[in-house]
Amino acid sequence: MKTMTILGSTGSIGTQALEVAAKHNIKVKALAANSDVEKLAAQAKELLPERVCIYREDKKAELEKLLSGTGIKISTGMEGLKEIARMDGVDIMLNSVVGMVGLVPTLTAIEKGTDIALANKETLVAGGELVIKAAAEKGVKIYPVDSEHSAIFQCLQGNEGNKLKGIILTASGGPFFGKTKSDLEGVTVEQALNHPNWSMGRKITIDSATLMNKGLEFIEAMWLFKLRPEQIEIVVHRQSVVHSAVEYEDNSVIAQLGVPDMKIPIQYALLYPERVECDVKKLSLTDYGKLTFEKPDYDTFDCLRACIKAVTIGGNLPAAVNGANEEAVAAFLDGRIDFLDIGRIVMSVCDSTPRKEIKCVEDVLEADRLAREEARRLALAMKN
Ligand SMILES: NC(=O)C1=CN([C@@H]2O[C@H](COP(=O)(O)OP(=O)(O)OC[C@H]3O[C@@H](n4cnc5c(N)ncnc54)[C@H](OP(=O)(O)O)[C@@H]3O)[C@@H](O)[C@H]2O)C=CC1
Ligand SMILES: CC(=O)[C@@H](O)[C@H](O)COP(=O)(O)O
Ligand SMILES: [Mn+2]
Repeated sequence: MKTMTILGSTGSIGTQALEVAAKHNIKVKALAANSDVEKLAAQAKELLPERVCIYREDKKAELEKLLSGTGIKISTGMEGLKEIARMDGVDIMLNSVVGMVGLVPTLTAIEKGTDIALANKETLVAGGELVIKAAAEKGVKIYPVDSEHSAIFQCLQGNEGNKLKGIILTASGGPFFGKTKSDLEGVTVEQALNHPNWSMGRKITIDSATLMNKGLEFIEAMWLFKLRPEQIEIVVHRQSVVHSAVEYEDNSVIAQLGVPDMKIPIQYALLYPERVECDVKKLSLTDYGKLTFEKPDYDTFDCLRACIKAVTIGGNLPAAVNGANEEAVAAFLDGRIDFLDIGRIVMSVCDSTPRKEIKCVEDVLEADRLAREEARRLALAMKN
């Protein structure tokens, strides 16, 4: 029986992954969440994993009470996540936490030699060089869960040895496609959370609205598929049916299509290379009738420009823009800043951060810390 652990089991990806695991008889050996004790306890009571981690120490007592008598080991904080990442006898660890807090557990799992299904894109944005190098050294496989990267990975199958010319990274355009900056003055949290095609966690949904998500995915693709910036074309495709495409030397373009449902990429990552029945709607192209493709608006969406600028400069800059964005999104969701302030903060941190080499994980954590500090200062100055 295949075995797995899940970091972020209570979230949008985590809960869908549990459904995939149940359908395909994958034994779940550990679960982790940040603060949602009730959901985590319910999952643990049903699945009886060896271990659970609740990141927030102040929630431990409540979890202990809910799981008393089960014999499940309970831990907290980063040490708890690392304990899960180091567990013996695990075939694959799904990292579906939100934010760059996922970086250290990813590196720990790689050190242990455990393959990773990676949804947590912030990990590769902040520490891509370290992660990819460590995985190659340890012979650890990283299976992309992000729909676009799964699409690219699927299009690469059977073409090993053929040189990749580039990729087409599709973007839905989010809820504000076609809007100008003046249209976006004062948009609400509710409007920004209204993604046209995907139901996801709050942070990534805001990232889709600012197009930061596409910027993060641009960087994620560079690391996963060893691409240079000029090899990636971002195309707005409003229907989210073509999940991305690859282009070969002969100008042949191969795309992966499907209804917008994360169960397909989650299942492909967990069961690779098997393709078996998946609980998603069958794609009917005639129901869609028309698929559209347009250029992104780099002027309106500052975050997208900032990410491409950051990865072109390299070093600590991707970690800095990511850290700044995590702070800015939290401030927007809290009602402390306006929607357009997210882009202002991310771009300002990108412009003001001096480039430094990343040599070790501490360098990434320091870049993240400094960027968050600056982002918080800017958010305070912009405070509504
Ligand atoms: N949702 C989607 O369709 C897609 C998501 N992704 C990426 O996958 C990741 C997860 O996204 P999504 O599922 O939408 O996010 P959610 O907000 O729905 O879920 C986040 C999960 O991470 C947990 N978590 C957060 N911080 C910690 C922590 N410090 N320690 C342990 N667990 C933590 C949360 O726990 P708690 O519930 O207790 O807060 C929750 O289980 C993100 O990086 C996102 O960009 C990529 C492609 C598609
Ligand atoms: C489902 C998924 O992979 C998300 O990252 C999705 O891509 C968000 O859509 P857009 O960022 O293209 O709006
Ligand atoms: Mn995606």
